[in-house]
Amino acid sequence: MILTVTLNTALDITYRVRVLRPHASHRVTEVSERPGGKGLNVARVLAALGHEVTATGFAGGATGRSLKEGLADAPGIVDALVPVGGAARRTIAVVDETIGDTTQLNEPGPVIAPAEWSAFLEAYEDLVRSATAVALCGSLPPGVPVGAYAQLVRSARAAGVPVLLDTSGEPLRRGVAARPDIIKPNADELAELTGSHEPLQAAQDAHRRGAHTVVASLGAEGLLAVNAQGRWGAVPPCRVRGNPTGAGDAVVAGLLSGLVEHLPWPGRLARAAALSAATVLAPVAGEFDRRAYEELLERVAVTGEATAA
Ligand SMILES: O=P(O)(O)OC[C@@]1(O)O[C@H](CO)[C@@H](O)[C@@H]1O
Repeated sequence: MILTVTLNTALDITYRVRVLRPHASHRVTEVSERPGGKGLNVARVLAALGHEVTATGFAGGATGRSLKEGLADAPGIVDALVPVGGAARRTIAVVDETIGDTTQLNEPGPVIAPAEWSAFLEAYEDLVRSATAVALCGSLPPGVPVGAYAQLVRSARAAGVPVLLDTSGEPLRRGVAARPDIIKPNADELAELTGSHEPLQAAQDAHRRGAHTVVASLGAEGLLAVNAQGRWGAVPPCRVRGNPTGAGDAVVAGLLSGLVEHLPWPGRLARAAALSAATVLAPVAGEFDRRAYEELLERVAVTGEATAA
């Protein structure tokens, strides 16, 4: 099974409004609620692709119960969330229907006690042993040490399990130094990590800092991958408009599914780029438009080459 880790799980609430105006009051035209936090979105996409998935992380309080109920309704995902005293956060995505843009409001998450972090580490060590790959996704809730992802990367590597890290800031910087197999920063996260705003230069720098493969998600410019074997770009055939929440998580799911299926890098990137665009076309995070995915997959342009055997 593929293991996804979401330390800061969230009940994702999506509001649709006709037009979003700062300082104004709004009538919401549609509301949806889903289990969220990046790793849970990755889990849903992987399960929809037919992979066995186990989802771990923290879940507490009434919001934690809601997101566990939501997970129980999602076929193909084993719930291995660790109970905690504090309530899981809510994250709000407000979709402006007129310009097709989304504004995101993310709560910080519950405070995790040292004993809860230790209980998680014990559960994680067990789960990693039966995983084919691990995804470590999203922000850290208060109380979790800033070096948490570095520790989780080291454990996965010690168990011989490939590990992908998708986070930002200091947890990313420390996690990269622990040498994960893949990182998937967006342009801002990559610039913050390396100090460079030039994506190729920044990806090469992140690779030198310890990430075996860097896959940068560059919005409409698609994906850029750099590793010791080569460099590739993958661009969808057209710009898609919709709800981009979870588009990066679909990239992670595409990369991991390609990894466990031993697809070569160009195939993995094409899948990841097509899934990401198909996620923007679906109204809520963690879901994708399957027909659009299949059509886009045929038309993603992958460029680049292997530079070494
Ligand atoms: O605060 P984080 O953990 O960085 O991001 C959380 C989040 O915004 O990311 C997902 C979309 O990628 C949403 O489902 C979720 O609520």
